[in-house]
Amino acid sequence: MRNAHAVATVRKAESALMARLPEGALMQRAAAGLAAACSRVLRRTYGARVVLLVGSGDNGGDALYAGTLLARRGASVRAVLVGSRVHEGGAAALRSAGGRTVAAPREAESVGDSEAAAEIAAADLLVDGLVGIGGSGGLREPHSAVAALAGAAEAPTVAVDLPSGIDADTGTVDGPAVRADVTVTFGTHKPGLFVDPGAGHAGVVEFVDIGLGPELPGPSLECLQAEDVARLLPHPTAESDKYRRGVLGMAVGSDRYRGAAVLAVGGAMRTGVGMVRYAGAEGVVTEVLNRWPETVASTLDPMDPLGSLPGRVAAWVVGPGRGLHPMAQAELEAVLATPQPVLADADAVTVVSKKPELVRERSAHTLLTPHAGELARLLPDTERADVEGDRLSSVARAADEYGCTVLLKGSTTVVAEPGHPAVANPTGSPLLATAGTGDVLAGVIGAFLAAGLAPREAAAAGAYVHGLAARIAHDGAAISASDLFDALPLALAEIG
Ligand SMILES: NC(=O)C1=CN([C@@H]2O[C@H](COP(=O)(O)OP(=O)(O)OC[C@H]3O[C@@H](n4cnc5c(N)ncnc54)[C@H](O)[C@@H]3O)[C@@H](O)[C@H]2O)[C@@H](O)CC1
Ligand SMILES: [K+]
Repeated sequence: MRNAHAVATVRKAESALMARLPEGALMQRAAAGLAAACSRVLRRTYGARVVLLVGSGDNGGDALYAGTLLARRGASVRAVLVGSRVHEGGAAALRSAGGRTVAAPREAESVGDSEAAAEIAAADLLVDGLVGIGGSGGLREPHSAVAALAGAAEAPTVAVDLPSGIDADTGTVDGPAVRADVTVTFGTHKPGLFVDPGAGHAGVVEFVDIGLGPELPGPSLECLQAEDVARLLPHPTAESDKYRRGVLGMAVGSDRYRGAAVLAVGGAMRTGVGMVRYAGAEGVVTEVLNRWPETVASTLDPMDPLGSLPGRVAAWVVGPGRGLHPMAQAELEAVLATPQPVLADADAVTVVSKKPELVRERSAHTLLTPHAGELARLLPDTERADVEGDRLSSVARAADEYGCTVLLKGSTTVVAEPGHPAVANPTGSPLLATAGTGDVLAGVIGAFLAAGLAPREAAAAGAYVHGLAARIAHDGAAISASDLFDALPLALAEIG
């Protein structure tokens, strides 16, 4: 598990720890870890040209002390000083180790022709110490111009604590920001490193332990790793039968959207569900049985559709491709009236946004799985762009407002549940931004719910497995939703 804490929490823990340690000890620990990571990226430190981008705070101080260590190992180190002040101790240490400092012009328009620009262009490695957790808002000038030069340079970039220009708490990026190949983060991860667009700027995230652990409370965000998912996955035993592995009720797809039913049922089947009890219109039942003959399918009686919904299920998946007509709404209400956990996706989310009490007043578990547009509909005065800009706060707000578990799909899938840390999924990929992949995800998570996983864990594990399956299915060419079927068992096997 990778844990992340909000900046205010990090600050508090750091001051508690600093009070017990000699002055500067934490910065030295951070700099040692940072220098080691830089050496790994460089492979050969001796003779390498390392350019530090140094802002006026302690983030720049970390870069300067790490640069000092690299200079002592034979690197040629230049520090580009950006801003009105510099960490004096760090600058002095660098100079005494043979490094040089170069002031960046104060005016953004002069940055391009400056000595600093020439150094950045000729570097073998850039170290981004412009701003860390002390940053607020988008990068100001001339930091922004320097970040743009770094982006245009060929050298790999190692970011100090977090890439400058991303919001540490939310991952929001407002204007130009550094794109790092490696981010070396200290003490704990910062939430913005796990959530897009920030996560997309961080590259490979390396953690340096500076001894903060004992001072930290529980995390505000978790990022599951393969071993965490392995612990969550249901493992069939000798005593397992189809009932113990879980029976999933599925009210998905319609005459108009038959594929949604085939995809969602397939997602559940290939995740190892014990049994799917499917209910739908006659034409869809035929399609589902053609593709997945192991489904126990029943045709809804047009005279009494609610009466013909299957009973004896451990969990429900409702909504994908089901439509918004009054019968689909009545069906959703009937399913939500059962005591089983319910995953409401797609059209079912739209119905819930019009009738929030359906979920708010429910005592059994509900999991909503909106994309950004659907989440915007769930929240008052919220546009899709607001959700995309701050995925973490948006999903947490929806979970609180509806008193249920919410999984926000998209560039970083995030799961929120009241009273628990949010979970960010690390396996997401643009490969999944195609029609029908959400239907498969509903089936995958439904299989986990039916096997008895709690909604937060089922959602997080489902997102992880689904993302991994997309990566496995991708062999250089584009993939479509049905390519996930064969990749799901491979992803499950890889996780173990
Ligand atoms: N506090 C601690 O115990 C430790 C802190 N460490 C480092 O210290 C960093 C935090 O240092 P600081 O609190 O000095 O803050 P930072 O160095 O992150 O940033 C503060 C400086 O950036 C400027 N700034 C803020 N927003 C800006 C923007 N949008 N555009 C341009 N300039 C902006 C401020 O005017 C200020 O000069 C951490 O990220 C980490 O790298 C590490 O050395 C480990 C120990
Ligand atoms: K930084």
